[in-house]
Amino acid sequence: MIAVPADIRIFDNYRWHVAATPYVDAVARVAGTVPFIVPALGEALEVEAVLDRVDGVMLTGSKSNVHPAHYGVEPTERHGPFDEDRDATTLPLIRSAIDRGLPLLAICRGMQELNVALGGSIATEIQEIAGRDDHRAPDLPTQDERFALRHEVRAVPGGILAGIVGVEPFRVNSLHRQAIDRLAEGLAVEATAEDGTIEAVSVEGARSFALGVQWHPEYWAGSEPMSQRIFRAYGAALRGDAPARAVA
Ligand SMILES: N[C@@H](CCC(=O)NCCCC(=O)O)C(=O)O
Repeated sequence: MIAVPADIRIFDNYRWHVAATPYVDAVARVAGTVPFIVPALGEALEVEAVLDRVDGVMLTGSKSNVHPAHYGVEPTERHGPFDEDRDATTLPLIRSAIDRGLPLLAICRGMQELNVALGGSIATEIQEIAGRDDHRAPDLPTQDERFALRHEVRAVPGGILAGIVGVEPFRVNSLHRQAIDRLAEGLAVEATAEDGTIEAVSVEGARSFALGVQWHPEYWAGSEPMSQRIFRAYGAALRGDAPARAVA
């Protein structure tokens, strides 16, 4: 069973604790484990009680952003939208999961949370930074179009990710306005985009699988080989299996 921290969303005059279907499906159908959606209760959540009962953690993506106060920056319009309940839940959960050596897969916002939880910072509106490409979701009508593979990333030779997907460049989807700015101590870069954007990180010296990716392998995890490899490697770590190595 793995903990999947929820987002807070508001509709029908309620605040809901939610996780999107692609993440839940990829965990259940490809990683072969049981997703357990953890409510974004923040300080009211007994993080240790949750982690005592799960075998790993997966952090989903979200349109919301980590509040910049968590990395010492004054918030502006360009940093929102926020989900402070989610921040208050995931940041302590990440630190404790790493201390416990629980397998951790952090996707998009999840990778940014991993970086902030360990003391790093985030750059916002990266498409406005000289030399950076536009990594935002395309303004297209369907999810398949929005999550289409759009640019190449290359895994760092000898790294954890390279052991899963190999060292040849491969295409990923891209739906983010923010990215890692100051890399947290204790994180290693595992992949970059052609414009230098950090696209994957790992926790140095982690006792198990501890990988963050800026793209969305969950969305095509049922069909796209690199996405499948990531979720299968995560599932293997959750079961304590020997990690599958990338072919070539
Ligand atoms: N909000 C952050 C993280 C981006 C992210 O997690 N995107 C998830 C999918 C969003 C969508 O469906 O558009 C950022 O913008 O960097």
